[in-house]
Amino acid sequence: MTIERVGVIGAGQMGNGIAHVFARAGYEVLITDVQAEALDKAMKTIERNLDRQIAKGALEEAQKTEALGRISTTQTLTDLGPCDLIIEAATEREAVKTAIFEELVPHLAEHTILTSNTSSISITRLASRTDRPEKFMGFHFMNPVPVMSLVELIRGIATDEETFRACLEVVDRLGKTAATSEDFPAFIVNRILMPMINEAVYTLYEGVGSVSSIDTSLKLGANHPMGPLELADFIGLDTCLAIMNVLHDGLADTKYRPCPLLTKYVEAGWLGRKTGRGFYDYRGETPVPTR
Ligand SMILES: CC(=O)CC(=O)SCCNC(=O)CCNC(=O)[C@H](O)C(C)(C)COP(=O)(O)OP(=O)(O)OC[C@H]1O[C@@H](n2cnc3c(N)ncnc32)[C@H](O)[C@@H]1OP(=O)(O)O
Ligand SMILES: NC(=O)C1=CN([C@@H]2O[C@H](COP(=O)(O)OP(=O)(O)OC[C@H]3O[C@@H](n4cnc5c(N)ncnc54)[C@H](OP(=O)(O)O)[C@@H]3O)[C@@H](O)[C@H]2O)C=CC1
Repeated sequence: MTIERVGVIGAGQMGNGIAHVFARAGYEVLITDVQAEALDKAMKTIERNLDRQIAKGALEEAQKTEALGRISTTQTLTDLGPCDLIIEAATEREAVKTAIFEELVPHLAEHTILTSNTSSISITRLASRTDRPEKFMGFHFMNPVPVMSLVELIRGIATDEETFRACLEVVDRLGKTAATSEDFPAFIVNRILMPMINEAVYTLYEGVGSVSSIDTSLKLGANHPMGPLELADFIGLDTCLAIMNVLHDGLADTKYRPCPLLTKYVEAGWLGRKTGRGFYDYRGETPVPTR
C-alpha cells in the first residue's frame, strides 16, 4: 500500500512541524484543528520555517511554493477519512485523543494507518479505542520537527508487521532516523528526558539554584543546546506535567512524582513559549526568568 496522503490532527507546536516535513518530502498533507486561528498560525509558522531554510541556502523559493501547495487545512476532522496515514498530534490528554479516534474511525478508509505523536500514552490502550489496533502505531516526532532527526516508533501489542514496515519506510522518506521503543510509559526519550526536566524544576523549587543558574549549568556544564527549564518552556509545561503523570501513574513509582512547582505553573496557565510565559517571560525583547 503506497502512502501519499497524510492527515495531521492538531496544528500546535508539533502539528505544524509534522505537516512541514511531510510536505517537503512530497506527501499531500491535510491538517486539522479545532481552532481556525491555530490553523492560520500553523501555516504562518511553516512559511517562516521554510524561509529560514531559504535564508540559509538550504531551500529554493520554488521548493517552498511546492511544499506550501501540498498542505491544505480543514476544521472538519472527518475530512481526513480518506488519508493513507494519519498522525494525531493533539493535546497530551488521553480523553482528547480517544474522543478524536472515536469520531474519526467510522470515516476511515479500510487501509488507513492511524498513529499518535503522543509523548507518553499507552499505544496499546489508544489502539484499543479504534477499529484497527493492527494498523495503529506510535509515531513520535521530536521538537522542533524540521530540525530533529529522530522519530520514535512504538508498536502496540496488536500492531502488525506490514504497518510497522510502512511506517519505517515513511520515516526513511522523511529523511529521519527511527528508534523503536517498547510500548511502556513515556517510551525511551521521555522516560529519560522528562525526569531530568522534573529534577531541574525540583532544583528550582528547593532553592538549590535560580532559573538562569540551572540552565547555565547544564548548557555550559553538559553541553546541552538548551537548559532544562528553557527546554521545558519550549516543549510546553502542560505537556511536561502530563508526561510526568503518565510515568508516575503507569510505573507506580514515587520517583516520578511531578514537582509541585511544575503543577503550579501549569495551574497558572504559564505553559512556556506557547502562552508567552513559563520559567521565562517571552513577552519582551529577550526572555526574562520568572523566578
Ligand atoms: C517532549 C517530547 O515528547 C519529545 C521531545 O521533543 S523532547 C525535546 C527534544 N528537543 C530538544 O531537545 C531541542 C533542544 N534544542 C536544540 O536542539 C536547539 O536549541 C534548536 C535546534 C532548537 C535551536 O538550535 P540553535 O542552534 O539554538 O538555534 P539556531 O541556530 O537558530 O537553529 C538551528 C537550526 O534549527 C532551526 N530552528 C531553530 N528553532 C526552530 C524552531 N523552533 N522550529 C523550526 N526550526 C528551528 C533553525 O532554522 C536552524 O535551521 P538551519 O540549520 O536550517 O538554519
Ligand atoms: N511539545 C513537544 O515538545 C512535543 C509534543 N509531543 C506530543 O505531540 C502532541 C501535541 O503536542 P503539542 O503540539 O506540543 O501541543 P499543543 O498544545 O501545542 O497543540 C495541540 C493542538 O491540538 C489542538 N486540539 C485539541 N483538541 C483537538 C481536537 N479534538 N481536534 C483537533 N485539534 C485539537 C489544540 O487546540 P487547543 O489549544 O484549542 O486545545 C492545539 O492547537 C501531544 O501528544 C504531545 O505529547 C511530541 C513530541 C514533542
